[in-house]
Amino acid sequence: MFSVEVRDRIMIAHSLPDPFFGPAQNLHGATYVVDVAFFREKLTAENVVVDIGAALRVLNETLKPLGYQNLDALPQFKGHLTTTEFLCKYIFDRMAEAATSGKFGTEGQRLSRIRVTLSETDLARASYEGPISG
Ligand SMILES: Nc1nc2c(c(=O)[nH]1)N=C([C@H](O)[C@H](O)COP(=O)(O)OP(=O)(O)OP(=O)(O)O)CN2
Repeated sequence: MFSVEVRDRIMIAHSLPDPFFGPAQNLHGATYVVDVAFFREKLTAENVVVDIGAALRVLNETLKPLGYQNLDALPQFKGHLTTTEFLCKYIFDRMAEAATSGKFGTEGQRLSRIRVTLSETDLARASYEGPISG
């Protein structure tokens, strides 16, 4: 299996209003490093998994509406605990939709899998990985 991975960053504020999260129930900030890996069984005719420029652009466009926002105030997150794991799946769904709708070119529609990893520090990260149904 081949893979290409691209990276971006996002700065947000949020709270996790459940006693499970202790002090993180309060509003606090996080700067996530976001890694997105694209997987493919066979390379394209150009011998790539996905165009790296397109991958960086789509990731940046996906993160932009969240950057410098208080996630607690965004309607799409109302009633959700915006944990690192939850945000991985949120970003995965948008990257998968971008792949199937051709934002990485027609070859992007034949990607096998995508994995989204959010690192909240150098010590802790979460990820979500799933198939791309093209
Ligand atoms: N599985 C997850 N656990 C935690 C998440 C998460 O997204 N997924 N998030 C947080 C907080 O938002 C924050 O990132 C860390 O808060 P903190 O209170 O420092 O949490 P710790 O578990 O590292 O430390 P404590 O000893 O519990 O205070 C927390 N957990």
